[in-house]
Amino acid sequence: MATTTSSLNRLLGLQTKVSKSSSSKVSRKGSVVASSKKDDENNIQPKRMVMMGKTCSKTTSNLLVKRGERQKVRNTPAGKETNAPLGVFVLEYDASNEDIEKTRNWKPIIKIAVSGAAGMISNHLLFKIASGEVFGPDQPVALRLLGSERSQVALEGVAMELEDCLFPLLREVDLGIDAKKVFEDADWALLIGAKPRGPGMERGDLLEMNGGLFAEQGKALNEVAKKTCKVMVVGNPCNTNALICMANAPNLDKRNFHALTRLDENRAKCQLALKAGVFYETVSNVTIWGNHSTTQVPDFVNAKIGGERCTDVIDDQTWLENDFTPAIQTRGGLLIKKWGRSSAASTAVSIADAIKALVTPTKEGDWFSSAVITDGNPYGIEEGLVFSMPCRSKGDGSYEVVEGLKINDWLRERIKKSEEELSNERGCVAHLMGVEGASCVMLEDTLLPGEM
Ligand SMILES: NC(=O)c1ccc[n+]([C@@H]2O[C@H](COP(=O)([O-])OP(=O)(O)OC[C@H]3O[C@@H](n4cnc5c(N)ncnc54)[C@H](O)[C@@H]3O)[C@@H](O)[C@H]2O)c1
Repeated sequence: MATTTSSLNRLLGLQTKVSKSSSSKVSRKGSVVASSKKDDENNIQPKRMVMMGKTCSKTTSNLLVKRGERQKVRNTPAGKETNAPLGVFVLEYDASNEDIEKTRNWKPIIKIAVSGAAGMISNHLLFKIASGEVFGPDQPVALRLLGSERSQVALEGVAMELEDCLFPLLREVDLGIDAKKVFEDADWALLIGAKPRGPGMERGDLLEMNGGLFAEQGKALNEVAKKTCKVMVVGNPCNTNALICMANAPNLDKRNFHALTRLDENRAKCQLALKAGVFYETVSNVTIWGNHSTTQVPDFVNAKIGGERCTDVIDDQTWLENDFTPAIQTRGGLLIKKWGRSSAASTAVSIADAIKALVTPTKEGDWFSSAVITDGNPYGIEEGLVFSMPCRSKGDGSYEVVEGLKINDWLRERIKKSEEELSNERGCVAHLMGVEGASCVMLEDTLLPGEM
């Protein structure tokens, strides 16, 4: 997967895993890695850390890789000897004495693939993941970063920054522009990379352009990712992109796919808290229904504030319907107007929230929003769509759709509109899902929340 230029590899000290153990793996990537006693990456028990850009007084001489040195190392996967470029910033030291207590109870390492890794959202998200903020302080991670040809060099810069953070939990960073390599054995795939809508481009054009990308990535996931891989689609139009991806990855359970509507939920919680004059943590049970577009429905009917019905605490139906609702639907566009670029930090936070919602048990009585497959849903929403609904999780990465929310006429009418929009979008990309002869009708050119 090494797509970095060799000169930059040398500059970065890329490839650094050198071990005497014949079973150790050698990688040649922009990496902060740990070699393991066993070569089973899923059972990593770090014995030696490879640090970059850092002089370490704990160095044991037999493990030291000297600055700029080139050394013969064993390429175990292929069983070949190779001259790996060893980096000028690379030092190895024996961490077995000082780190063993810390790492003894770590979970097996997980592989997290991120597309659009050189983009603005990733620039926030990757550092959260590597720090342990997302998957927990006992969860070592390997990052697999997917870029485009254009972002390839920028990706190397991202790897440099990751290295410079010296995150103990970050065991490996791989860079690549080939999804089939980057997604190999992935436990999670965070699909952020997508092209923005250009001037004069119709929503249908955007669907077609990005849809092709997500069809390819779905095929790659199908071929090389773990069957249990959880897929979080962020790149817009994210609901339909997730559907395309899912259709092209039949080896993965449909319920492994999510499209991100957590940012919309967070925005709704904040506005309700501000209106009620309470701290946002007291706002719960907020659902975003439908598409991540301006047809989305932020549900104040079932929301709670301090355990009370939101509509009792905010006794202002006019505000809820005519101010709050459109404010959430169009908040992304307003942010672009003010700042000149789309939300990145808050999106990254919401991706972290969306993942945490799946890997930690949902608080009793609460739920979270995620756009998931509608098959078998209890609200009569058309099947075969990726539609944001209330979900809860036991914390094992899976979810169930929460039943029994009150759907009044106001909600029903709006949910229907979003459903129609998604159904139409599906018709427009049917050919990317292996379905011929579907019709493509765009009723209205709705904006994505991040567009003006
Ligand atoms: N669902 C949500 O809540 C939400 C919120 C905000 C943004 N978004 C969407 O997230 C996406 C990324 O936003 P951003 O601000 O990070 O954009 P960005 O333009 O900063 O980054 C996108 C990155 O993707 C890369 N890329 C483009 N095509 C690619 C490909 N084929 N393979 C791999 N990488 C590719 C680009 O080179 C770029 O580095 C956009 O589609 C945006 O609309 C979604």
